[in-house]
Amino acid sequence: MSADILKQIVEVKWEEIAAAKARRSLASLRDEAEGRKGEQRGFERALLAKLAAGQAGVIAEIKKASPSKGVIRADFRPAAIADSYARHGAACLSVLTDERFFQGSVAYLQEARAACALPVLRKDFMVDEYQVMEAGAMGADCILLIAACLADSQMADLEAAAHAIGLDVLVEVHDGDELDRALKLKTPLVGINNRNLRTFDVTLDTTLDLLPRVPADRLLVTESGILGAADVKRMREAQVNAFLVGEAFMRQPDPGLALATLFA
Ligand SMILES: O=C(O)c1ccccc1NCC(=O)[C@H](O)[C@H](O)COP(=O)(O)O
Repeated sequence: MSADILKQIVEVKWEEIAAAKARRSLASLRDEAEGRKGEQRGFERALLAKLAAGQAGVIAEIKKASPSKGVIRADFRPAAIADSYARHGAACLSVLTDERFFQGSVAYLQEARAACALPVLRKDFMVDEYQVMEAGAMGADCILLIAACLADSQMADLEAAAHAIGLDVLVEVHDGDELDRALKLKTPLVGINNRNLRTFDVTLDTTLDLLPRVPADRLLVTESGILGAADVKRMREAQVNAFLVGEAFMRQPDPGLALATLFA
């Protein structure tokens, strides 16, 4: 699967949003999300705390499958995985809620969050305010905005909607143009995805090449393709201390133990 997977995913998202809106109004969803304002666990704060302590800030991902890798973890128990991540030093969780392409679910996010005290990113492909309100209502602490899927005005509107209900925002980029656009947002959380979501090519050079262009007041998260100790060392030597890691943990019997070993 490739042939602009991002385009396919976004098309499916619009279909899902239309179906969800037919079941429940945006106004009703927004009421629920606003009612949860103040319950968030502080995603950015949790990352900053790790960095202030001189540790790596690890966003540990809970992902059953992906378009590039197929099924990654057949024995998939989100609560047990979340508990293990929390016990082994993760700063935050990232939980895939996309069903069609990642075999994720909203229930997985809720089970994972209930099993620990870590803040949780709703990892999905956000294109409409409705999904932001869903994220707030389901109990997420942060949303992901992927610059490659969004125009500047959409990113600004979705960020404002998230902040209005207490959610943090991680904006994700893959090249210099996307980074320039992301830096117009208010959020300090900037993810550089080492994976090209159109070709699935992964290189950590993406982070290192863009790094000099990230202002000091932003918290840079390197995403994807962190597989071994040499990758962590390379990033930390470049002063990149926040990581989003999925596959390297998901393929191990105990994902939390794998985290502790990778970041020892
Ligand atoms: O991973 C994919 O195949 C993929 C395809 C299309 C859009 C997004 C995709 N992945 C999302 C991610 O970037 C990763 O889940 C995340 O950064 C963790 O990466 P990894 O540590 O390499 O599992």
